[in-house]
Amino acid sequence: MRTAQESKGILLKEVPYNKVGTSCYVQLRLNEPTTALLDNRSFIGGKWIGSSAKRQFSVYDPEDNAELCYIADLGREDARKALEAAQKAFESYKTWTNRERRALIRRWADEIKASKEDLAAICTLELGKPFTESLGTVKYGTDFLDWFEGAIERQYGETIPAAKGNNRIFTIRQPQGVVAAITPWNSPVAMVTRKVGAAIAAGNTVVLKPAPETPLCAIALAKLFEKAGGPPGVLNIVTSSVERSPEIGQEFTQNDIVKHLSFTGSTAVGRHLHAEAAKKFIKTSMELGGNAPFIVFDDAKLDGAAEGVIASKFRSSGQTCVCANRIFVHKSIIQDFAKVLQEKMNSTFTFGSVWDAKVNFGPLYSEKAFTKIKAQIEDAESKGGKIVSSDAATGNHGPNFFPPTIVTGASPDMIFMKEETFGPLAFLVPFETDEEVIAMANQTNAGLASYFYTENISRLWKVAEALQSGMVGVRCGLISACEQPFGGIKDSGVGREGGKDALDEYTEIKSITVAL
Ligand SMILES: NC(=O)c1ccc[n+]([C@@H]2O[C@H](COP(=O)([O-])OP(=O)(O)OC[C@H]3O[C@@H](n4cnc5c(N)ncnc54)[C@H](O)[C@@H]3O)[C@@H](O)[C@H]2O)c1
Ligand SMILES: N[C@@H](CC=O)C(=O)O
Repeated sequence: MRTAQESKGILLKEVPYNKVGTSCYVQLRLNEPTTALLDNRSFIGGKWIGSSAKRQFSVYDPEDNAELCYIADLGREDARKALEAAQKAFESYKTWTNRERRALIRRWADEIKASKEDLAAICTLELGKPFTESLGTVKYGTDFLDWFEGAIERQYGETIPAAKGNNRIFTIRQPQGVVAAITPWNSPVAMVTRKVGAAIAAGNTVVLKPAPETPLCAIALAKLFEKAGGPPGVLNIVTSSVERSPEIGQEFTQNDIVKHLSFTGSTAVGRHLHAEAAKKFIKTSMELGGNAPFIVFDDAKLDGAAEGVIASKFRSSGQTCVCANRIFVHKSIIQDFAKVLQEKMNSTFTFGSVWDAKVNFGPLYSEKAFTKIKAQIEDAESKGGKIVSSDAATGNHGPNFFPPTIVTGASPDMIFMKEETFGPLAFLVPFETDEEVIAMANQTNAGLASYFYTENISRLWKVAEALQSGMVGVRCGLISACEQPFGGIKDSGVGREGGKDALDEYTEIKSITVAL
């Protein structure tokens, strides 16, 4: 299957394009990296450049852990140049009217839509997400641009009644300047458009450092931005290896040019960057890790709750920040629920090549992720947990494939109660009272998402208000949407992305008092 060929530094993989038959597969097969969306360089000030130190790093294929391509490994000096390019671009971009910025976002979104199969294929290539799921991810990513495009002309200031009779007070919103953005591997399209879309709609310029594991989607998005007529320096991409990323972080937190640091990733790295940024009073948006509780009360409809678990727990093979992590089920229904959930899982998932349009469950993104999941499951088994795997998950689906799995008999002393799983393990924990389950659900430093299923309206309000998280899904396992304020409390972060709150985050309010 693999016929890797080297061209301009990119190793290309021949994928079974005939199964889906989109032009994208042909393009990859024809090996035309620079005419399409593939490139292995960074994008600074409107130019495609390599690292000044001439370094490269490898990206690996989650399907078989083989080397996929080499990407420019930029360092601190390169990051500084990118910030300077963004600062220069800001001087003119800040004079653009909302309507002009709106038109740019529209063109970018249209270019992405026109290349959606290509972009989805790149996402599948570097993340291992099944192609059909990648198409959904590209749609979700484009939704953010559609939303910010529509909203930006409706972002107004206020007039405020002044206490002094002779004064008149009003506010305007202004762009902040250069936004430095850092994104994780698990959502390489939507996390980019969610940050960059809001920032540039609001009149800022951006330097983005994508994750070393999945830089190709960000590069492709920059290619489409360029094609859409994005002015040089408004969007800059700085690719870097795992080893060099900390020096990019240092530049982002120590350079006076940066006015806002927008980070999505783990709580540990977010905590470090937040503290560093605070030394210079750089505003931050921190979208960090989760450990979502999912509660099934005894009055819940079991079919609906099981579908909710499947949507929340197993999306992207369990690798999203809002995935259910601890599934609490009322003691009186836990056995019935496990049965319903298992039946639904058996009829929901199709395994096989991620390029097959029917396949809806893929491998984990890396060997590292696989090892972590193995450790959580071994810990659960050693403490009395019982493993129930999906019936259809037989056969060889690659070294990083882990089947969707239910663990019954889970208990609060298991690792998953404290540590984000980030994989397809559904741990079922029994509970007896509402008070007990709310206390258990809140017994975590994370506070990103929570879910629960009940048919009781009074319980619905009480539990929704009592859960300590930025987002709550009630009878709903899929809460992610471009229009909602997305974000967490406690160690899950600071600030909101998505919806109108995101545009507020990327602007400063200026209050103007006029004495008559
Ligand atoms: N809250 C959200 O919206 C959200 C969304 C997606 C993922 N996440 C979280 O992200 C985590 C998974 O992503 P990950 O493993 O890529 O996280 P990570 O923190 O290891 O890496 C995230 C990004 O930070 C970079 N990075 C790492 N150390 C750095 C440093 N010292 N300075 C500058 N950059 C640095 C990485 O290269 C990557 O680009 C999970 O915890 C998940 O819950 C949160
Ligand atoms: N892509 C996710 C974010 C966390 O991984 C989402 O927006 O739902």
